[in-house]
Amino acid sequence: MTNLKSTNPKSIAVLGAGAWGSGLASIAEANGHRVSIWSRNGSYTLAEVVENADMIVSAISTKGVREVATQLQGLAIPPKAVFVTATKGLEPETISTPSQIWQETFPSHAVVVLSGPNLSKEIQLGLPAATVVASRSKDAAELVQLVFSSSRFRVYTNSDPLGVELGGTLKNVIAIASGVCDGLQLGTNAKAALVTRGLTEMVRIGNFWGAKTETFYGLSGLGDLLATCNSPLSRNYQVGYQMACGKTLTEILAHLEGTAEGVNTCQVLMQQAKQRNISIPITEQVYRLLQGEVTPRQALDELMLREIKPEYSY
Ligand SMILES: NC(=O)C1=CN([C@@H]2O[C@H](COP(=O)(O)OP(=O)(O)OC[C@H]3O[C@@H](n4cnc5c(N)ncnc54)[C@H](O)[C@@H]3O)[C@@H](O)[C@H]2O)C=CC1
Ligand SMILES: O=C(CO)COP(=O)(O)O
Repeated sequence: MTNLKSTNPKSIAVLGAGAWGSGLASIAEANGHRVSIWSRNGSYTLAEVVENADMIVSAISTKGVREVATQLQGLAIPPKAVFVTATKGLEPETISTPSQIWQETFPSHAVVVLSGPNLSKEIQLGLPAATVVASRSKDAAELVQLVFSSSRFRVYTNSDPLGVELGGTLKNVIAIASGVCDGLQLGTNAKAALVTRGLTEMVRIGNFWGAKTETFYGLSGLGDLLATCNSPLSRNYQVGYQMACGKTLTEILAHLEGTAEGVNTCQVLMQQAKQRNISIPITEQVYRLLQGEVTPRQALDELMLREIKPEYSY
């Protein structure tokens, strides 16, 4: 068996003390690494946390990524520090992914994307899970793999960071649709159709932006889609489920624990799809539902009564 603890203890700075930042910090700490956590309301400054860091792990919601990256730019970052991003979203103004923001801000540092079917509540309970770390730098991805791998957390490397990052981001919109599907009690056939066609939509968008098709069939695409589309622990799923039960988006978001990134991602995708003429029918209905333009039942009818067509038309 592999000795998972064979790497020397590293200094890990985790940015964001929400559900996923805390989860990642616990995994690294349990593997014997020195972990310090920064959050907006915490007692450490950013400068203190990143000083001497071998790895800077960001689990900040998309809306805060650029602001924090810009604050870090003015600080003394160890030249060999590797950035790891675990955020699953898109910046509305630039359509950048979080890893693109980190790479643009720190062009001489390696950036690694960490993404997979990782519902943080299950990980907190010590249940087994697997994830993917992807980077243009093989060495950096392998270092992150060593730091996080354990008997409860299996980490695979991958060389398509954009595909891995988009898998985790795009599935959030399909998870909202899946929550609607379950909230309306549409059954297992409907759910299977939705998730499968959702994956087709993810591949289409991903290919458009330059991600590899096969990446979407791995843990960070299909894997994360299965986890979030089937679990009430997913906040995105909860948004859809509760809308199908008659609540408004405002009511749901007011009580939601943590961030449902799919709400903003859906808007960004619709803008792009309109400008570039990409067909994303499920995302379009989720968008219209979130905007209050259709009811969950009307969204279902719109999808079922679309023009009939061949299964494959990427
Ligand atoms: N919770 C989960 O199961 C997983 C979450 N993710 C992703 O990780 C990211 C964070 O998710 P959670 O930890 O669940 O969310 P959360 O809402 O629990 O935590 C978000 C963190 O970001 C920080 N933040 C937000 N805006 C900020 C700003 N302007 N400046 C500085 N900090 C700011 C918050 O203070 C908080 O520490 C999301 O992109 C999510 O999609 C990924 C995998 C699993
Ligand atoms: O991405 C996640 C699990 O992999 C978490 O999903 P939610 O953000 O929908 O809770």
